[in-house]
Amino acid sequence: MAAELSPIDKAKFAAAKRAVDFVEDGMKLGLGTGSTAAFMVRCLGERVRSEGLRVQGVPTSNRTAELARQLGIPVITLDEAKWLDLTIDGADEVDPQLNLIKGGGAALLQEKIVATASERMIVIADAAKDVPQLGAFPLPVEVIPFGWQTTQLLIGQVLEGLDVGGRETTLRRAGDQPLRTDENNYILDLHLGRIGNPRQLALMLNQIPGVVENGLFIEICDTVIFGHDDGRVTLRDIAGGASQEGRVDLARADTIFAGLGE
Ligand SMILES: O=C(CO)[C@H](O)[C@H](O)COP(=O)(O)O
Repeated sequence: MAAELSPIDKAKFAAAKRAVDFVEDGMKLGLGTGSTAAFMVRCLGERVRSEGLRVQGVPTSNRTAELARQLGIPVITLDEAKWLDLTIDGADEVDPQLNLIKGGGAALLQEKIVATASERMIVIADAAKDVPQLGAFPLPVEVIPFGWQTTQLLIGQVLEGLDVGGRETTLRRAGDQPLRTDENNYILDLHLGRIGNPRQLALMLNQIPGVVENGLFIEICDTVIFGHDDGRVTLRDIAGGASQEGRVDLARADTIFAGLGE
């Protein structure tokens, strides 16, 4: 018998399952990266297999591409698709304006390109990622390896003039080596604590030579779906109005998805 999903995985699954209801036949989809997005890709694979749903997916990482292919979801490149109907992706933090911190899984560059090329972005997350202000989660910034320590100093200088809670930056590692992104770059994590003005910070970071992209997604997300461990989901739309509540049946989740999160 399959082991039961942990409460956090149930919450991620609930959000992922609900998001896949928005997928329609013939859509070109952006497929996000991370453990919540992996649940979404599995739920999508289920619909492709059981309903014969025809979709094409543009993965935001090599990991997601591999998973999608394993599940029989047709994979195309963004250059082939050019424009997408919908991207579904996870996030590390979501603020009340639906601005995001992303990049905990080091895929922020492709994730931002894909989400920006989409008619609609739906973010899926467990409810703990719903925050009043961004910044407790370290902000990932993708940088070119050449001269990265100079880039780090320049980032520190930019932060001095801004409304943030802290200024420490660390190079992300994989074992004893710097972590390499799918584009072969490095990630600097900015431990800010609090980001007073996310839009200003995002713009200023991207002006620094050596910075490729930052993990602040400003006005890119249209809808967020927060999952809870009892199967409840809360939908919030950028268009405003009250949040909608719903419920996802977790009964099959334990059987099909136990142990399959990233
Ligand atoms: O931005 C991301 C990867 O770059 C992920 O979407 C984000 O880190 C959330 O991951 P998880 O669903 O595993 O919590």
